[in-house]
Amino acid sequence: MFDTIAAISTPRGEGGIGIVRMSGEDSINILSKIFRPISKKKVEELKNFTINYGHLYSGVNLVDEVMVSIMKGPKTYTKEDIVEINCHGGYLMTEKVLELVLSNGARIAEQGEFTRRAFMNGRLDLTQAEAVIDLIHGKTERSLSLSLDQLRGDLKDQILHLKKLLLDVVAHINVVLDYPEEGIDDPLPEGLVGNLKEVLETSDRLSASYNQGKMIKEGVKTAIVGKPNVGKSSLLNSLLKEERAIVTHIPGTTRDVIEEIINIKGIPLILADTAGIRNTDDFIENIGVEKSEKLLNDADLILFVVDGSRELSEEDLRVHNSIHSEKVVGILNKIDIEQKIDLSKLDKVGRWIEISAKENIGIAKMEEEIYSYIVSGKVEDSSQTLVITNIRHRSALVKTKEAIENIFETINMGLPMDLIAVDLKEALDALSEVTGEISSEDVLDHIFSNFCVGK
Ligand SMILES: Nc1nc2c(c(=O)[nH]1)N(C=O)[C@@H](CNc1ccc(C(=O)N[C@@H](CCC(=O)O)C(=O)O)cc1)CN2
Ligand SMILES: Nc1nc2c(ncn2[C@@H]2O[C@H](COP(=O)(O)OP(=O)(O)OP(=O)(O)O)[C@@H](O)[C@H]2O)c(=O)[nH]1
Ligand SMILES: [K+]
Repeated sequence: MFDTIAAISTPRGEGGIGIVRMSGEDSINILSKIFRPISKKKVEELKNFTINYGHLYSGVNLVDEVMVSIMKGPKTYTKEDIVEINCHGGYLMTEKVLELVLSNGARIAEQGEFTRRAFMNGRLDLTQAEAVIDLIHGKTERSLSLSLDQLRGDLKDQILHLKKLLLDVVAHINVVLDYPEEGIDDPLPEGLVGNLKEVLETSDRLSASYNQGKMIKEGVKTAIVGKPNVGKSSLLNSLLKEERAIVTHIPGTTRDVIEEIINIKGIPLILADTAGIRNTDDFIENIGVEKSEKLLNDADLILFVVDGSRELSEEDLRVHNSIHSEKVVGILNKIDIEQKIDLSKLDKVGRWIEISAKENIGIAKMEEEIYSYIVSGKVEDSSQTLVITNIRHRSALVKTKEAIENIFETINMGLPMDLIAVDLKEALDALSEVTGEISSEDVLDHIFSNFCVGK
């Protein structure tokens, strides 16, 4: 049995309500020492799955007026007894309530420890636990939707299905090994070859879906570049206009700048340091060569804007020289007025998209083109097929795929069947890593350290 943990599960700050949550076999006992229900009932007598109004006391001192939810295991979030104290929100009040439960026997929970217990106690597999954290970090509708599918168990079910297919093959091999008269040299039955093919195809497709999943989850780092006055701000505005409802401003997590996010068909484009780019006369000179190089290196996508109504200039060429051809999309702006530019020297740009940011011409088509550029045409409809968003899952699925490829090599060379046993085990172990049936403390520590406190 684990000890009883407690944490503030709502965000720090002033809010209407704050929730202090406990999980563990001592939860209800701890509550009985600090809570007086208005019903005058003893805490031990409160019914399961009820919410109870009353007051918290520290000795004779009133601490707060609260509502307390009582949930007895095993049908709870952690499968343990859970008590949730709904107190008044606010830094100090929630801290005081937390201190009260800690001084009565609970221990402060580590990050993600509630969810870790849900995993340890078998209510969630590892992919579902990871989905919980992704839900909390999710910033677009589409990433939330992927996380919800994963929380529901879609990926877990798929992985368990693949394991089942491989276990059928293992069972056959074992029979062959136990009863050699079955013939080690006989080919694997058609049906089982089919099993292996399905595992190969699915692990291949799933691991390949990671690129798309990562984009949906983390967004595409985008830099809009071009010499002054070509229309970068106007371009940005026209993109923002199209998507006004889902424009979000979130503080950057790694640097303390505000990142601007536009959303193209569910994929967030994170505009890198846009203020720096848009508000300077010559961004390369003003933000410094080093910083601009870093920005351009870090970007997943560069939108290189030129003004079609003016002749190509040295400045255009300088910006052109600083960018990487493999991730640039050209935006030819101001097509509403007479065209003078000759694009032939800008040979790093494979594709030009013609727009007028001012007159709003070609914006929808540009979004389509940017979208198909970033997903490189390999996109699948993520509402129909499973998409993975976690690099841990991808590595394990690549391992699975490679092990099955080895098996097919063995089969094609006509080698004895018992030789595939090792690769089968490797594939099965890799799949078990995804669901967490095989896991190490280190891996778990790493995963749950990304959680917030109280989750
Ligand atoms: N107040 C509160 N709100 C919350 C949570 C919470 O823990 N507390 N959640 C926390 O993330 C989420 C809801 N997730 C939950 C998932 C499972 C169970 C649970 O009790 N599951 C039981 C079935 C209960 C029943 O059958 O009635 C089980 O799976 O056995 C509860 C919450 C979001 N909202
Ligand atoms: N005719 C026409 N004018 C445009 C178009 N897009 C932008 N402009 C004009 O071009 C000028 C510069 O536009 P901005 O969007 O500020 O250009 P910028 O590249 O952000 O400029 P800097 O911030 O100086 O780098 C403004 O007067 C815009 O109205 C367009 O599609 N057609
Ligand atoms: K500008």
